[in-house]
Amino acid sequence: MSDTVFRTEDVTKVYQTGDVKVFALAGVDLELYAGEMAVLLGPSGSGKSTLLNILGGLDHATSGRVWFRETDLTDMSDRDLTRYRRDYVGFVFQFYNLVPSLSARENVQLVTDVSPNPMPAEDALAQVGLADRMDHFPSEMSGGEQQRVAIARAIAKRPEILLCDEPTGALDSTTGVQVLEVLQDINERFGTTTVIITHNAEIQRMAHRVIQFQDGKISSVAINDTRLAPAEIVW
Ligand SMILES: Nc1ncnc2c1ncn2[C@@H]1O[C@H](COP(=O)(O)OP(=O)(O)OP(=O)(O)O)[C@@H](O)[C@H]1O
Repeated sequence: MSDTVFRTEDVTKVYQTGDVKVFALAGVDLELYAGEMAVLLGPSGSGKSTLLNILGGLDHATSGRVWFRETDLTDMSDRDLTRYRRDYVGFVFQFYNLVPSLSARENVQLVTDVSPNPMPAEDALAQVGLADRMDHFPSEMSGGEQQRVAIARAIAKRPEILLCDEPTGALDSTTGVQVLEVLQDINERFGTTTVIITHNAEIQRMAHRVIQFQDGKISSVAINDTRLAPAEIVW
């Protein structure tokens, strides 16, 4: 039986701007399993980022329930959600959000300094192939290298979950593939449950499961019997 990491039950998220209500999520039931790599696909505005933010404890659902293992995140206080994020969740976003005045090593140390069980920043940077770039500043690095620093920062606390929102969205295909290789490597080496949002339909071919969104709901879930290596993905 699969080991369930996340379970959502009829999750909705409603944004109200003036009189206008937007149903960003309109009833999502989903399970995510330990160690899997899941890709979330769907049109712009279909609710992917909203769900990722709720799973990652950055936001609350409007209704429904969300569990991380046995822990009910649904009504957790902001303070407890902060602790949950710190202890269990790594985030990777499209734009790397590195501190420009800090070196790669120092950017990663921002996280390792406050985590309960971190790996050394140097080890995290070595994991993403940047052992020889640790003292470079973001402005001295390519987009792909900066994204790899962001991934090193995310994994340095040894998170159980890695949530990636358009991690290759700002990258050309060659650098994008390198970033995907790093994500796959981390997934395989550490067993980190990895969720990747993408607009690039090709990337679904490296996932264990592909979860398709439409109008705030999951329209399909597919299992890949065979997966492609990132280097085999062309876009
Ligand atoms: N803070 C907010 N206030 C109001 N509406 C919001 C807010 N955040 C998201 N929405 C709306 O919720 C819907 C779902 O947005 P979401 O970002 O989850 O979609 P998405 O599938 O991730 O889209 P994209 O692929 O473009 O990132 C959209 O209609 C969006 O405009």
